[in-house]
Amino acid sequence: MTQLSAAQTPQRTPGDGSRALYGGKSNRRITVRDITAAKERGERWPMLTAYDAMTASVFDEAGIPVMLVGDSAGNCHLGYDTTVPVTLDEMTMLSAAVVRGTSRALIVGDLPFGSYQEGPVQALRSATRLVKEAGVGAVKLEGGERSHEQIRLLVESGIPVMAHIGLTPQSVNAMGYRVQGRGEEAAQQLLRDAKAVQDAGAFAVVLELVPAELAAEVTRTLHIPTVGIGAGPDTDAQVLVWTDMLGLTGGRMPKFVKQYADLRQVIGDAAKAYAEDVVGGTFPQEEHSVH
Ligand SMILES: Nc1nc(=O)c2c([nH]1)NC[C@@H]1CN(c3ccc(C(=O)N[C@@H](CCC(=O)O)C(=O)O)cc3)CN21
Ligand SMILES: CC(C)C(=O)C(=O)O
Ligand SMILES: [Mg+2]
Repeated sequence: MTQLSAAQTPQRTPGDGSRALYGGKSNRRITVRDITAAKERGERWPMLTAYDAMTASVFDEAGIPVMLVGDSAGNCHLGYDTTVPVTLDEMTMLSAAVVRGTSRALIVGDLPFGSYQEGPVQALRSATRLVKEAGVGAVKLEGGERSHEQIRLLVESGIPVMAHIGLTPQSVNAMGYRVQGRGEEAAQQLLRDAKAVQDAGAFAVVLELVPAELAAEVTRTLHIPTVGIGAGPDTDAQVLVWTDMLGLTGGRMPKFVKQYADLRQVIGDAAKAYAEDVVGGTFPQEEHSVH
């Protein structure tokens, strides 16, 4: 084997993990170029939604490398039934809070329904607000072939785009919350959508509620990373809605959710303990008082 001089010796990355998105040593903010490099290394990574600065700071300290300020804030933070009513003003305010609460994670802002469907120029105007007013590092929008012109203009303008295909919840009134890509024709459409967003310049693509085998095929076919939610184990990354993952949402959960804590119980019990202390006169005590 030819000897390389020290200057030519390639930095070994696989194995040492120093550049890993999760567990890596760097404290600077993660960029879309780091995401691209992770796919080249075959590295899997986690993404969570976040809607406020404090929760986001906890995830940031836990090392979550990518956070999505999802329009799921509509039903998980703002009290709407769906994501459809969420406005760009609301997404801008929530995205700014998440950016302020974090120092390492790449923050992706979701473009809400009605803020990009009119065409590429509207999409650019909306995405520009999230970049300039909130400080996000990338935006996400729904749709494959149907959104490729929007994706292309944003990318040409210097705004990294995460695409989102399969179940696209902003279209709930047209398609419901049903598995997408079942059957040969639907599978071919999903593959076309995946290639369309990659060709348009997206740096990653969310695959929502698609059969695991199809998500695996898309992941093998694309050179950009796939981010699965209800898309099986073989995507490059996974995303969950944080209030689902921590047991705060309440009600019936989609099958793809794994609950890692029961925050509804924890918070409810703490609220009751506080209420009983106040009613019973056991809070505040001397240590909580000033004189
Ligand atoms: N709390 C929350 N979690 C989410 O994952 C989420 C939101 N909200 N809001 C925006 C979208 C909507 N999403 C949804 C909503 C419902 C189902 C659902 O009911 N799925 C059924 C499967 C239906 C089928 O088999 O066709 C399930 O049991 O998983 C899935 C994704 C995902 N996103
Ligand atoms: C479920 C993810 C992908 C999303 O779009 C959201 O949280 O709004
Ligand atoms: Mg969304």
